[in-house]
Amino acid sequence: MKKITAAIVGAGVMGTATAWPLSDNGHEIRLVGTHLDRDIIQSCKEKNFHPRLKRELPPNVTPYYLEEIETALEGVDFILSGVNSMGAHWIGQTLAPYLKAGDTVIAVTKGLEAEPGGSLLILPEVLRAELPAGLREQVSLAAIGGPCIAGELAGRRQSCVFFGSREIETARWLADIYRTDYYHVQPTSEMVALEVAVALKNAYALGVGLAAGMLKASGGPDTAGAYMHNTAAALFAQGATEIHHILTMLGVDEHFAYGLPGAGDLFVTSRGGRSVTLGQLLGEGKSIQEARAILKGETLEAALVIEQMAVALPKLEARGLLRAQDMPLMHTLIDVVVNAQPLRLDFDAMFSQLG
Ligand SMILES: NC(=O)C1=CN([C@@H]2O[C@H](COP(=O)(O)OP(=O)(O)OC[C@H]3O[C@@H](n4cnc5c(N)ncnc54)[C@H](OP(=O)(O)O)[C@@H]3O)[C@@H](O)[C@H]2O)C=CC1
Ligand SMILES: O=C(CO)COP(=O)(O)O
Repeated sequence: MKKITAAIVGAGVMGTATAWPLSDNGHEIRLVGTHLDRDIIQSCKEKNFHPRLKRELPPNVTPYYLEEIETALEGVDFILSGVNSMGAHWIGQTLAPYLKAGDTVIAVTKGLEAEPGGSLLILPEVLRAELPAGLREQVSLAAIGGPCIAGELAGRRQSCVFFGSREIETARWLADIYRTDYYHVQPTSEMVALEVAVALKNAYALGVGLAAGMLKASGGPDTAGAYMHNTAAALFAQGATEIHHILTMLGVDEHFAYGLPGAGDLFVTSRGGRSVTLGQLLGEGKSIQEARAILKGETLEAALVIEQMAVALPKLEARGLLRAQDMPLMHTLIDVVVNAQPLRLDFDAMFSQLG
């Protein structure tokens, strides 16, 4: 395979983890920190060590501070955006001066934005909108989705993901560059289905986390060893079902709800992390304000996507595109996270018929 040069912009854990398969395939990687990543880049430059991944960088990775971005982007074959959803506009604004027709950007970011009328905008389109009008349709955008914890990818654990792009050739080209014997990449042109599913799973991972909090609040497993796995499973299944309803409404591949992007990504995110921790605190009975105070400093993408759904859902229901009875768990999440109401789960309202 031809050796390529990639720039990763955003040196958080997930963006940086994508350097491992690239490096193992012999490619050159330029890792550019955001303005928030100075400590990470300093450690990478001085010790070749990523402090949040707690690993030495693999071969062929050169770190750059943000002020060195012009040098870092010179002559690269593609750019990977490693920012989280807080940086979705920033990355478009930052890359805009350096992009030209024919360039390719792929993003790991998982999130959604609600437009004023309730339509859901995937983050690659948020990035596109930040580019000069004449360039918007001249740049190929792609996204990575599916169950892939950053530390496990860097640990070369078997991982299966989709690379989505409106232009399937772009997804195939990038998949060929990244694919290794542990990073299994399937290209798809279903970027909207992919991005909507992987963004919503953060919200529903918070929902699954409620069960662990409810268990803790009830005093933990009882003397006969009864946990709340039944409860967690019901919340998990309802989450996948609600993702299915939204994908069906959008007229995109609704099967993604039960495959890698929906159920698969929901499973791995429910195993631990920021979204599920927030859910546990709420399940224990803490208010959203108390939970946010405990998790101060963490980016809570689950809360961000629920906030966007709080804007979108009433409008989508008013337009007759979704039925309130199809989305009881999302309504509960909105009540608790956005409207700061006490948690009240109505299990009997769940599992309405599909369609
Ligand atoms: N963590 C994981 O295992 C996985 C994450 N993802 C997705 O990948 C994305 C990145 O995840 P992860 O690496 O964990 O995220 P991080 O929270 O580590 O953030 C990633 C990067 O975004 C930067 N960032 C945060 N806020 C802003 C802002 N306002 N403007 C510009 N840049 C900003 C971060 O800076 P700083 O470090 O200072 O916050 C960092 O460089 C997320 O959308 C996540 O959902 C996907 C699969 C797995
Ligand atoms: O997005 C993630 C996995 O896809 C990381 O999850 P948390 O934000 O819940 O830690």
